[in-house]
Amino acid sequence: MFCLKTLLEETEVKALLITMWPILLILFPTLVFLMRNKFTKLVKENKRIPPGPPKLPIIGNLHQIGALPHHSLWQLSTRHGPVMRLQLGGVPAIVVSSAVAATEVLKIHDLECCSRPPLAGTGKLSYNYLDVGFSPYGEHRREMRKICVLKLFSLKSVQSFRFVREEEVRSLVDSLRPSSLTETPVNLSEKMFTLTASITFRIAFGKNFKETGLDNDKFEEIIHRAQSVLRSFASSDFFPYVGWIVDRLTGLHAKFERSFRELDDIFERLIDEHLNRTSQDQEDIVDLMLRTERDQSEFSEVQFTRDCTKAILMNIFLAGVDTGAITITWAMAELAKSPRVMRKAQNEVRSYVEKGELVNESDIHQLHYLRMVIKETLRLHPAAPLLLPRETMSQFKLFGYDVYPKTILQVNVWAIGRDPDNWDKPEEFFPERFMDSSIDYKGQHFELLPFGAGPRGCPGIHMGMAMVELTLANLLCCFDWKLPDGMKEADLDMDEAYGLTTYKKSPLKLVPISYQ
Ligand code: HEM
Repeated sequence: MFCLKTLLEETEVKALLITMWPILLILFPTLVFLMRNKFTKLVKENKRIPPGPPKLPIIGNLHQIGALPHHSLWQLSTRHGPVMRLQLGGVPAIVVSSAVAATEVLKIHDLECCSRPPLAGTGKLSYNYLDVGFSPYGEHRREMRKICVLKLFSLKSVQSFRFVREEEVRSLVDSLRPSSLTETPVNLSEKMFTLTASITFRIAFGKNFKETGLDNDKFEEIIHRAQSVLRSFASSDFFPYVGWIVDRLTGLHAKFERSFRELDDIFERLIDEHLNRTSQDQEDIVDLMLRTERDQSEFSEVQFTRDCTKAILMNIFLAGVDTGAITITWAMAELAKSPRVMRKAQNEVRSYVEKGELVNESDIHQLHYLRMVIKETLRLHPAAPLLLPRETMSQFKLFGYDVYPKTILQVNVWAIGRDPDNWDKPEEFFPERFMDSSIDYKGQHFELLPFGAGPRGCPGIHMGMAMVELTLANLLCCFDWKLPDGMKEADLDMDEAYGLTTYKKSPLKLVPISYQ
């Protein structure tokens, strides 16, 4: 998912700096003058602005946000506090890094904080904000969200696709068997992406992506290019008026266009197939949305158009595939590092399932320890460590400070999940901490927010968790897992890489040993 300074590839940075620099030279004196005036005005008006690091003219604090933004923002917040002000080029931002401050913005002031900033990349891929995830607050977003929550991702809809998840997990297990016979390592990061992509494809389009002529690598490339668009730092986002020139010169604009075309072509082709087919087994998400397009009766002011359908499909692919795969991969990495926890979770799963059988979804509710393992994974490795950026809509007080409309708001849930004020020995992977605790990840407990909270919290939570729980349970039930080539637990690196989501930098490779 997106972060505030989004990461430029190295060549983009160089090109940006070369093209930006004459523009900066011209703008520099004007901006210094404007910013000084604005600051003096605020002081004169006796406004309390949140503390934050000193900023440079024009770029503000952009240079202080490193390759892992949640880490650099956490470092800065240890010096400036849980409510911290930053200046991102021409755009003000607030970063929240404690559970109490998160409660203020996601619960008490949720209505003031639930818009999204208009950004070039998200605007392009969302058919000009016709989706749920990136659309600003308003009637359109409300209607789109209603469709997602009540129809597409409701518990009933999630349950109706149970057979898809069970079939895909079964073929994952089958695909691991040859490696378990020869005891060769498998790339679990890659396997998990294929699995969650296949499940999502079938739920959305009624068929596996291989049946559509797309191969795994090609699809992964398209998804990752689109994610890089959503995380790209467009100059027009932070430097109004002139930034678009820079985006054209650096080729970013062309990259946005290409990614948009790639996704749009897939959506067009599969929607056409749906329109032309004569029979169907089970209604998939595209069928449901095409029906909604035809029957507009439930909308008063909003039109549900073909572009709305495609924009929501974009959300499903870019928010739904990687997040699940990443969570399962981090869980397996933590378990491989902690054989005691792995053994305990395996014993639990195997005690409920006959040897040789697979775990099915009706078994999951009994697996209390497995669910604690997942909570602990989400605490340490939230897939979106800064959630999605929000934009404030009106002025309000936060911890006594004044926050103004059109300020970008980021909640550092990664830092909150490791805050020693909330968690004992926060860096330790210790699922038992949830044993006698009511803390859950559904957005009611602000010390654990992997899905966000409030009106912009993740509507795909049931769909995501159903994939994660079933897959993990079966990986633990059907196989024992060894580190490759005599590697020790301590050698397993847990370095992160930041994309739209935070994934394990080096792919996780483990050796499956058949239990059955
Ligand atoms: C383990 C899996 C998942 C995780 C960890 C996750 C996490 C998140 C997070 C952190 C947000 C931002 C919330 C905020 O800003 O407060 C979000 C938003 C969203 N997620 Fe998920 N997600 C997951 C699975 C899914 C799935 C499977 C789908 C759909 C198929 C989905 C669809 C969405 C959408 C549409 C939004 C935007 C909501 C809005 O702005 O109103 N997510 N998700």
